[in-house]
Amino acid sequence: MTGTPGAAAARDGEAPLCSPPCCPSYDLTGKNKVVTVDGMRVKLQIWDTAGQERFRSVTHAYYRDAQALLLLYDITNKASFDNIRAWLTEIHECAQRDVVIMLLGNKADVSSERVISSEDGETLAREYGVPFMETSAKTGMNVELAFLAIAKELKYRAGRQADEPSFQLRDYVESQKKRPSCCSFV
Ligand SMILES: Nc1nc2c(ncn2[C@@H]2O[C@H](COP(=O)(O)OP(=O)(O)OP(=O)(O)O)[C@@H](O)[C@H]2O)c(=O)[nH]1
Repeated sequence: MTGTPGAAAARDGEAPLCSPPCCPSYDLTGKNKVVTVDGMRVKLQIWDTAGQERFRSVTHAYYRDAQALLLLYDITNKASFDNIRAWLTEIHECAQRDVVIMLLGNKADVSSERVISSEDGETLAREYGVPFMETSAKTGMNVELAFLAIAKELKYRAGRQADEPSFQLRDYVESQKKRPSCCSFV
């Protein structure tokens, strides 16, 4: 999934927040991922637009109720990066006002074909005030962290106590993320 929004999340035990729209011909496959945060299981229900992002009305049906959206582009594909701005604008207009958004630059393992620098990703993320990291679905770099960070944010929002220190998603991501280097990607 590149250049598209793709995750709805629900806390464990809750009904799914996002039901499939009435368009069975489109392949938007839902998967659950359970992440343990401070001993609590948080269930993320993940929907990938799987190439159907040209059907804007379909993807809209998925992200409008989502609690979190992972927005991916491909660091070897400029068009996917250029699409992100349009998606962020649309998401700000149509998604839940407090939706958690994370920008991910995927395929960080293929540095030889890179056309989008890490700095470009960081600059765009800063402009829109969203956390950013580069990932690799191939090596797994930062993939678990992306889900863990989302789960932490949602858990924090759900059970915030008055005396609890606030959770800063962007700071957490910045402190935990691995950065691609010339010699190691994992
Ligand atoms: N090297 C590398 N290849 C990747 C990575 N992620 C995906 N790919 C490859 O890129 C190709 C496209 O992957 P998809 O997940 O289908 O990409 P997509 O943009 O979601 O495509 P749609 O689902 O059709 O929208 C496949 O051949 C994947 O194996 C990655 O992090 N590194």
